[in-house]
Amino acid sequence: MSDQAIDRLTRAVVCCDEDEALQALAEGSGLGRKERETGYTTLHYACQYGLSRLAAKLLDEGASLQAPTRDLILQNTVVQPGGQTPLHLAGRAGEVEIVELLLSRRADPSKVDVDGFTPAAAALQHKHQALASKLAAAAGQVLPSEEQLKSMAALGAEEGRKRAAQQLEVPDSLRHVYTLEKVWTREECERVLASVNEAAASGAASSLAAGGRTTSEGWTTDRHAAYATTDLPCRAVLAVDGWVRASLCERIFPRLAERHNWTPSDGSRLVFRDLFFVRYSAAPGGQAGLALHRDGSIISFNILLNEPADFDGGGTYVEADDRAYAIGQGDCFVHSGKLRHGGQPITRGERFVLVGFVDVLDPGELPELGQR
Ligand SMILES: O=C(O)CCC(=O)C(=O)O
Ligand SMILES: [Fe+2]
Repeated sequence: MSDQAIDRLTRAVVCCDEDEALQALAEGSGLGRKERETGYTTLHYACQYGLSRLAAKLLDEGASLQAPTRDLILQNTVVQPGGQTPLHLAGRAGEVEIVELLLSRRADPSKVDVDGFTPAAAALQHKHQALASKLAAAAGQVLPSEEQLKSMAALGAEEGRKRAAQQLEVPDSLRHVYTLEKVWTREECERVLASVNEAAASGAASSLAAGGRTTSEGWTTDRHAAYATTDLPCRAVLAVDGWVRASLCERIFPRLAERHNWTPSDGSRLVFRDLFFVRYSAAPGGQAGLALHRDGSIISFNILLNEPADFDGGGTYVEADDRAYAIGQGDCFVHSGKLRHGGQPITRGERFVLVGFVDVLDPGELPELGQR
């Protein structure tokens, strides 16, 4: 899940609400957001979903006809290869009206995705024969035969497996974990923790929990589907959200950038994929630890908010090192999200941490205003 605020147009488009999306556009919403993880623009969604009035309006406003998507990877499998243009998606979906619109606006019908599929081949693969012929004619190409299509698909699947496996590999520079000491002072930790508990008690989290499920003290328990933590998103803690983000950008990001040689060294290419507070409790029914998992982020970190004397056990367990790392209050433990790790169970007391998942944008892809 991304921590970025989602704008009105993007929300309407992903929900397939064409009228609301048109309204947002008419009221000057701009073109919406390009999803960092998938590369989808609002035009990709409009074309895939067959929202032709919206697609036309987005094109009038200057949406890119050739923006490529990224690989969609689910459970280690490429479920849709990257390099899909809006025309590919309309072809795959069999959206005749959209294909005609895109061609009339000069979309390139000979562009190929990462598996070498043109929009025509993509349409054929999804059994839209007539549309495939129309697209092939527009490109001045002949359609691939059934045989050719099969071998392209097999080759694509093979290459996709390699790319998916690569995604899980931990780059050498990210194999080692480390601790940044005293990122926050004791007073800062205490102020943050007090605000977090106040926000939890006032019900700030209930509207953000996927199923609306919270503990009796107001912490959410179902935000992370596979590895549920008892947590509270940072953005729900209005009293400190801005301060927390600004202080991390200022105190942590430059140090991460420098250590991993991510230029520029001020860390301006680093963004939060997610930022949330976690509460561990040794009390019956509380969450004492967190099972082994990966976070999906390039870098993850956690900052201990209370004192180590408040609990026994705890720390972040790192499978590759077969040990749990304990840190002091205000210290920041850093590891690659691709390394398998977990929250070592506590056996007494409570442990509060701020957890951050960090991504590195491609060079030139600076974060949009207010998106960090
Ligand atoms: O509790 C910890 O030290 C790790 C937490 C964690 O891995 C997570 O929330 O993803
Ligand atoms: Fe984690």
